[in-house]
Amino acid sequence: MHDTKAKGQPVTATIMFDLDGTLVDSLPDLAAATNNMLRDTGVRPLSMDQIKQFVGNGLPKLVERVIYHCDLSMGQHADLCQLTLAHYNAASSDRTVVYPGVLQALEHLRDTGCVLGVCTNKPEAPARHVLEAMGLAPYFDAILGGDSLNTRKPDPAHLEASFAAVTPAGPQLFVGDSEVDAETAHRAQVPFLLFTEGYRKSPVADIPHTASYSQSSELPDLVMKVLQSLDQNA
Ligand SMILES: O=C(O)COP(=O)(O)O
Ligand SMILES: [Mg+2]
Repeated sequence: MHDTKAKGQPVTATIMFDLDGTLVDSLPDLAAATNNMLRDTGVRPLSMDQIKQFVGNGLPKLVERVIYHCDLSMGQHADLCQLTLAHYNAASSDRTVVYPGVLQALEHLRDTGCVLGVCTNKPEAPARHVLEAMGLAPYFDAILGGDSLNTRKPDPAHLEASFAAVTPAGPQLFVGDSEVDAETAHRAQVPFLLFTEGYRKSPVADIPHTASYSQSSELPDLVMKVLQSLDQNA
């Protein structure tokens, strides 16, 4: 029998990416929006490290965590979400930077025929703005935000809908930086590649992952390795 897929030959994949803490370091702008909201509310600002602990489950959850932390009232939740989002929309890319090597990795993956998308808990409008401002938008065939559906990560439906929004090319992979991403991938039964330098809260060993990387320049090789091992186990 003739095997058309020679071993070691690069294969393509459909790869979804998380945004905050995976493609971009957006914490300074997220923290500024949060602290501007707190200033408007007459509350002292929080440290960037503290706010980092609140990121990962989308803006409404971030605001909820701030409310509990600062002893505010959940009755203000909707208003404070709106205020935080207004501040964030006014300056969502001022201090945000793309992690080193991301652009080249995306370029490389696209060149090998991979189809790429974004599945983020950040609201879709600022997610699109940040991706445009960073020059990353052209690499992605779909961008689903935390408010694109009536559910979000860790609900696997968010990731599944993101995959459904692109024309598939080979096996599915999910790349992210957090416990939320790992849980999403696990529940969607999609192999998970963990970027270890984002906003995770627990040790790498405690976060279920298929493979991990600390430099985005390693990502294309890692993707190929994971695809080859999937191929061998098939
Ligand atoms: O908005 C958040 O809380 C996190 O966004 P992310 O899903 O891109 O990490
Ligand atoms: Mg993230």
